[in-house]
Amino acid sequence: MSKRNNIILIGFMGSGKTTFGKWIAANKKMEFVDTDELIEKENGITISDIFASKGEVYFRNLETDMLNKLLERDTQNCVISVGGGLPVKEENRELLSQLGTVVYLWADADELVKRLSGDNTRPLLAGGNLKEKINTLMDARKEIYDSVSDIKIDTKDIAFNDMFSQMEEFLQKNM
Ligand SMILES: Nc1ncnc2c1ncn2[C@@H]1O[C@H](COP(=O)(O)OP(=O)(O)O)[C@@H](O)[C@H]1O
Ligand SMILES: O=C(O)C1=C[C@@H](OP(=O)(O)O)[C@@H](O)[C@H](O)C1
Ligand SMILES: [Mg+2]
Repeated sequence: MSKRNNIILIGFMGSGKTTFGKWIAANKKMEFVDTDELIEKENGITISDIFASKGEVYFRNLETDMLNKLLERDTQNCVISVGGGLPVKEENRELLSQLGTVVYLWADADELVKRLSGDNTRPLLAGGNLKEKINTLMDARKEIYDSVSDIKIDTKDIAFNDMFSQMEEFLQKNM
């Protein structure tokens, strides 16, 4: 199957996928969906409650179902932000590359700590030392993020407008 003309935002929790996706929708007249928000809406339950009641594997399967739905709905010209762990499942990586251009939003651990301290909506970061948790998960995931993405953008100290320009420049050269 050939690639669609969607933009998919991947990256670690706190890299800004949801926030930047919403900014693009508000400022660049593009459609936007967030897989976590769709999963919460369709199941009438928060991500934290899904993790607590059904576990992570169940949640990963909901993410796969959501990617399949987006492909079946023939989603086009859309910015899609996904949960930070979605690309970890190989099947999801295959679906992502069918869905569009994959943009990896990056920030170092210190920046992620600043953005995520006090947040209690991410079950995989709950309890313990936040920076250690981020480093451990990031080590397990960074090669996956690199391998599945078409472009990587450093999100620290840069305006969303400039992040968008980097993305556009890449798309113009490569698509
Ligand atoms: N580029 C950025 N610079 C500073 N803070 C940011 C940036 N992007 C997102 N944030 C903040 O980080 C937190 C997590 O953002 P969010 O969009 O939920 O990340 P993700 O969806 O990747 O987990 C939010 O409080 C958001 O306002
Ligand atoms: O990295 C992860 O495994 C997760 C990231 C979260 O989304 P964000 O990356 O938008 O925070 C959410 O899907 C869930 O808590 C699991
Ligand atoms: Mg998000």
